[in-house]
Amino acid sequence: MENTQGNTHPDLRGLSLMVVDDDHNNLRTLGHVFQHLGASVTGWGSLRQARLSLRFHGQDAIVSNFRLKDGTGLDLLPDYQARCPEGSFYLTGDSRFFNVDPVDSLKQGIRGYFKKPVDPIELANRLVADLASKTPAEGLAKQLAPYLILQDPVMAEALAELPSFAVTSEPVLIQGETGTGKELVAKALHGLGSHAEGPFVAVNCGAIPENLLEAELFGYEKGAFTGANRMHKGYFEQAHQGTLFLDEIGEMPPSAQISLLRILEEGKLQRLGAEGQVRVNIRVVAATHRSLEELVEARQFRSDLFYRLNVLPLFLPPLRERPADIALLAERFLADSLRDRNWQSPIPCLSIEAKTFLQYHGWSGNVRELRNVMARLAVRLTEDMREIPPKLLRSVLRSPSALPSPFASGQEGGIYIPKGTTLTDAEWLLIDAALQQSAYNRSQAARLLGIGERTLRRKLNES
Ligand SMILES: Nc1ncnc2c1ncn2[C@@H]1O[C@H](COP(=O)(O)OP(=O)(O)OP(=O)(O)O)[C@@H](O)[C@H]1O
Repeated sequence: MENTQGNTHPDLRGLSLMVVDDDHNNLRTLGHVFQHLGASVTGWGSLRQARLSLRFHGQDAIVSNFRLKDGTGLDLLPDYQARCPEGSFYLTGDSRFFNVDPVDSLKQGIRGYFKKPVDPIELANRLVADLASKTPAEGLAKQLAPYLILQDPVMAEALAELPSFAVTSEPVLIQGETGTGKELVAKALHGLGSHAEGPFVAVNCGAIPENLLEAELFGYEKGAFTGANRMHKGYFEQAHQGTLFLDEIGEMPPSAQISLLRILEEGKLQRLGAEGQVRVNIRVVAATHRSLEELVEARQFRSDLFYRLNVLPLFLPPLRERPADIALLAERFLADSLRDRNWQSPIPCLSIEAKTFLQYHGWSGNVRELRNVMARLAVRLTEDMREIPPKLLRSVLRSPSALPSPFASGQEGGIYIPKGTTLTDAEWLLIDAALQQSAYNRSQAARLLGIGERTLRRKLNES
């Protein structure tokens, strides 16, 4: 990364980092510098918050102050090692805590100590040196940049085989929750493959009425049925020499499943009402947000078709499992929305607190939900704003949808509690959400939680 003087700064792109310090100024300074150098940064002021956050997101590295108001940075190490055995852990603090044998510390899992005041660039250089081999995402991200944005190693791992899948003509089955980017991945497979010069035809199998689906997919001859006044080429023929993207394949009715299987096996199709068959050369990419295995078990999807489609599988992780992508996507979507609104000033950046807040949200609608949130945020910004405070984000996540969104009332602004969360931790998530929602006003937070302020104070002191 080069600055305006042509000096090279350490490049932290692709890395997810957690900074833990109860001194807000230190937290902000380190967070800002690391963010500026391209890392995805989460910042926490207490051991408790850091521990809780680790339950949701792994991190490539943690930089924690030794002394924390509710313990020491070292208390975080066992949780971190359990969550991220490959991660790197650094301590900052007063030199008197560092009277330790470096070999012993390394054995314990501490990669380094930094005496305060910490030089953020020195620390960043150290991170680059230690974590250099952890950014394989970069090459893939560059290759896929014309199609989609990616930085998080979890997403990079999920898509690692995409380029090699693209150059074959076997079917690809993409599975992932709604809004995770399945259609973009299908376009990338098309664009990087041997059918790139041909058409990309996308069909949502769940959106076409069942009685029309076969006519739409396979086409029909003139007079095949009442109203068939002329010959019509179906989506398969339209995609000839290109890619046919069958979205929501799990919704395909059984009769169409049989025809699809035949086409995949023979490379030929028969229009409705036709005598002969037409040869088609297409690359089929199918996608589903439902588990096809479960549909097969429930006998709603043919197992022979499942095996024929599932030759090259790709699983897209939900957004909440790839935290390093969240802030990057958010800033890109915000910039796009502001440009659409003819924004003249520099694009405001997200504060470290705002990024942390985004990482904490459940994102049940995945990237689509994030894009909608950023579009809503863009409408509320004023040209004099340079940095987006978390308060504004919170109000956007909570507000009724200004744009059409399937996640308007129920899910947005909610919190994500993964399976296996203990009751105590779930209570903490609720308390934390209430504190954030009330801008850390304890009496307001207590009211939101339906408890007395004294009870809330007691619970906070127990942390
Ligand atoms: N990695 C990404 N980079 C940039 N934009 C993305 C990314 N992933 C998703 N999007 C955007 O999010 C929205 C949803 O993506 P897409 O339609 O590909 O998801 P999907 O998984 O196919 O959703 P569904 O299951 O609802 O069909 C689109 O606007 C898409 O451009």
